[in-house]
Amino acid sequence: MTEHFAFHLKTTDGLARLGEITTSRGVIRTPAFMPVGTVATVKALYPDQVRDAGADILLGNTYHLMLRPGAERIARLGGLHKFMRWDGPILTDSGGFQVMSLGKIRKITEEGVAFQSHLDGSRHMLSPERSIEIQCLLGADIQMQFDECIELPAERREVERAMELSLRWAERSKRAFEAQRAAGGAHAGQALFGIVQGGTDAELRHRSAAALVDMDFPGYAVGGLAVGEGHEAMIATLGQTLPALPTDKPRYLMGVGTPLDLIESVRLGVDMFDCVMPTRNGRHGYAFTWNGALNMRNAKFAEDMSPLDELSSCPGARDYSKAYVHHLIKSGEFLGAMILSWVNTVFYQDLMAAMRDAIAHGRFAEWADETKARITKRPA
Ligand SMILES: CCCSCc1cc(N)cc2c(=O)[nH]c(N)nc12
Repeated sequence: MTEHFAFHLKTTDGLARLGEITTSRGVIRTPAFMPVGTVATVKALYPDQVRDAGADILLGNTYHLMLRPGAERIARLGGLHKFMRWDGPILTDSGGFQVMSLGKIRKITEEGVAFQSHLDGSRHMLSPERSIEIQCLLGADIQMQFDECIELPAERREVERAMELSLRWAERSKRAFEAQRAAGGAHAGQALFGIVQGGTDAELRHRSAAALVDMDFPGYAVGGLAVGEGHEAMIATLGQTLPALPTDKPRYLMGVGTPLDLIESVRLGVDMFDCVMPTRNGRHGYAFTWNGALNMRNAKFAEDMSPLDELSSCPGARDYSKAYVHHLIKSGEFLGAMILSWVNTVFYQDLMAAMRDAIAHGRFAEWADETKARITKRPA
């Protein structure tokens, strides 16, 4: 693994950015959407389908993989890439967010978070040091600092406390990552990102961003959003936070979002996204198409033999009828979830490819307005 981690900003169109992230396992074209592979699989999809959809990078989860099959076991078996047969870059989240949303009987201290597994009640501890150790055992190309993300709305003093704790944990995460590098547990092709917190409070966001920039990370995530604040507040907070981050480093908006969220966030200067929406909504019967989102449970599709989306680059969207997918979803058949997860994953990758092309040709604003009108219209 010789290639050093690097970000190249190729061009801009307003605040929208076209770039490339180089890792030791390949290049990530930005703006990029990263399919979520929580427990070493992008649910209901083969790795080749994820790659063919256009994804350059996918996500893994420290919380889930430490509980099952175990980080040390994955390391013994050759690392996460070999284990799940994905040879491109992998980004792993640090686990704190998932502990707070899934773990049971949690206790947060300066040291970290003690919790019980949602699977079997076993007791565990995550700290910045243990989180980095796990992410290195998995072999993640881009790792996230250990942080505390709280749900919104929340009292300002609570948001401030979590933001300040996350900054202390950022320092510890960085020291742990550097120690891993020195000990051979990580290499120059891997990177650790800081995570900006601060809720929807501009002053807290600026304090968090400035302190992280002083620590000099190779990339910065905007965390603490898509946690109940709503689209408008998220976009407003992004508009206040992104200018505080360096332009020569990638910006990753965590856990976002709908197609509309992606378009408006790229317009403001976000480079990377992840969200379970394409696959989770697919499993629940929703299809993202170039003519708006379709709820395939709707009886109006029962005898509609037209393709799911004839404008899609996904064979599944062109080959299978709405009537057939409606039947599969109503019947709870695996194939329904498989087809819609595939269709939606391709839609999100095609949306990002269209954004990259629009930025490259200096027509992002026009493209965004046209596309928003198309994909958010209520289908007949
Ligand atoms: C695989 C899932 C990755 S993104 C999870 C996530 C999602 C959202 N919305 C916020 C945060 C956050 O503030 N911190 C961290 N570590 N993760 C977050």
